[in-house]
Amino acid sequence: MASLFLQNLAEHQALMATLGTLDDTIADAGRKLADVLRGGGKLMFCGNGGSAADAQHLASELTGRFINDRKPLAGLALNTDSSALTCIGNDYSFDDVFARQVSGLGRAGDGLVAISTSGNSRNVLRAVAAAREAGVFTLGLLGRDGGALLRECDAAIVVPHGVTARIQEAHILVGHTLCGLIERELGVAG
Ligand SMILES: O=C(CO)[C@@H](O)[C@H](O)[C@H](O)[C@H](O)COP(=O)(O)O
Ligand SMILES: [Zn+2]
Repeated sequence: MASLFLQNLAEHQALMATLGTLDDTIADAGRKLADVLRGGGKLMFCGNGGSAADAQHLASELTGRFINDRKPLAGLALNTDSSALTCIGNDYSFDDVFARQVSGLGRAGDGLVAISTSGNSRNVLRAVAAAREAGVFTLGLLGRDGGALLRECDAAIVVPHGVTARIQEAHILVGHTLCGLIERELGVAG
């Protein structure tokens, strides 16, 4: 029997081989995110667990840099402020930890990248609802069948797989591609 690594590698490679079908969807999403930044808006990111790591990773590609030296771009992750998370989680509910930040920080013309492998995390769903109320564009970076978030987001990229870890591996590939597309669209890529 193959080692666990070889099993995971085979599963990963099989998934990667199917992702070309997302090309147009990813290109559209990249244009929309670039439009937000070009218009003076900011991009917020949120997610739980591994997707929280993805959210802060991708936000930092904007404020820091992705490939080339360039001016900082407006990106922030909503899952990194432990005071906000514990205050909102403690005083309201964990379901509200992102939504209240979106309501407080989000302005019309901003964007929210909502990352969830199941598409069903309640705090991410509430964040998207709050974004809609604030006139914030929402992109879902989702997995499985897209879950409830697929219906709630303005645009979505769904990695159609049943294993959370494989979806996360695909999400970071997609996320890096979105960062590259943003740099290209804004003319800041070399
Ligand atoms: O990283 C992993 C599993 O690979 C976990 O931490 C995982 O992200 C957590 O269970 C999340 O709470 C799952 O949330 P979601 O992706 O379904 O929105
Ligand atoms: Zn993980």
